[in-house]
Amino acid sequence: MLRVLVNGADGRMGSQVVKAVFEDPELEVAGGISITHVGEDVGDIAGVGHLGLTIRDDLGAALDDIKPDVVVDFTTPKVIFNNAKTCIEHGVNMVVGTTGLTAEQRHELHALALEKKTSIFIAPNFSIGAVLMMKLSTEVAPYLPDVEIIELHHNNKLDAPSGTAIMTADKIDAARKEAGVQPAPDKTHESLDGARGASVDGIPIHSVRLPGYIAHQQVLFGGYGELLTIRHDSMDRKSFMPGVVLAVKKVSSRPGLTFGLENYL
Ligand SMILES: NC(=O)C1=CN([C@@H]2O[C@H](COP(=O)(O)OP(=O)(O)OC[C@H]3O[C@@H](n4cnc5c(N)ncnc54)[C@H](OP(=O)(O)O)[C@@H]3O)[C@@H](O)[C@H]2O)C=CC1
Ligand SMILES: O=C(O)C1=N[C@H](C(=O)O)C[C@H](O)C1
Repeated sequence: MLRVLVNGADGRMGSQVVKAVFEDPELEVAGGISITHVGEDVGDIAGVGHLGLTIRDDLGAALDDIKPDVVVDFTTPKVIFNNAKTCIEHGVNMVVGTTGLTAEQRHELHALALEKKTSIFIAPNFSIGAVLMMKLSTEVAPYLPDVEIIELHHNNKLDAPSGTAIMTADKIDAARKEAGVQPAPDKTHESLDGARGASVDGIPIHSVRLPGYIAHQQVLFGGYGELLTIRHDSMDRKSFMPGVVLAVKKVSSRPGLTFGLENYL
């Protein structure tokens, strides 16, 4: 039985993770952390019934007391780097869904995890459909190198562009470079800053934030007289849970930091 501590246990994703861990026969909810529901029951907050586990707000102290096998973190871009360092310093394996870590921060965490003989797994997107969307995009890019990304999310999302959009752009850029192809130069002059979106590896990313959306992305490829669009939609946060559960079970298998769910599929 793997004992799992959920950081962000009362959040949109964290409460789903508590449920998914509770329902898996090989996993056990060991505790939960949040800011606003301290002292309340983790199971009551996640809607799985009373578990007799109190929500706490201090990750380091909770690790010392609970000694979980794995921490799953769905918190905020502001706190994730420190959370990850705290888990690694405590020698606890970690699965991270929280977005916002830079490549430099990931390198630092990888080195620290190797030094402390722990494992950390990070995925900007845990849904199988999103992983396939990225894989298909890298297959198309060598043939249609002109590409833009539109990501559409609920209006409570704190970061833009999304972690998924950044990862997609990075992968497309690598695929274009490997194939030795380049997009056509962008000749547009912006009369208003931001009109062409943000640029990641030279790929424009347009971020939409509206109530009604959950998590969606379109990758638009343009050619001469043709267009190819790859679209993925998460209509329910349950779509991320099989990936999270898989990562919890596999995280200890690779020392250091592993980035991207494709590494486990
Ligand atoms: N990888 C993936 O597949 C996915 C990743 N995400 C990412 O997961 C993250 C969380 O998203 P979502 O669940 O929608 O966000 P929510 O705002 O619903 O949840 C955030 C959680 O973090 C907690 N929190 C807030 N501030 C702090 C802090 N200073 N220290 C510790 N915990 C804190 C909140 O506690 P409280 O409520 O008490 O303030 C809450 O439990 C985002 O980065 C998002 O991009 C989202 C979906 C899928
Ligand atoms: O905040 C979200 O909701 C999501 N965040 C992740 C991201 O930034 O890519 C994954 C998914 O898009 C949902």
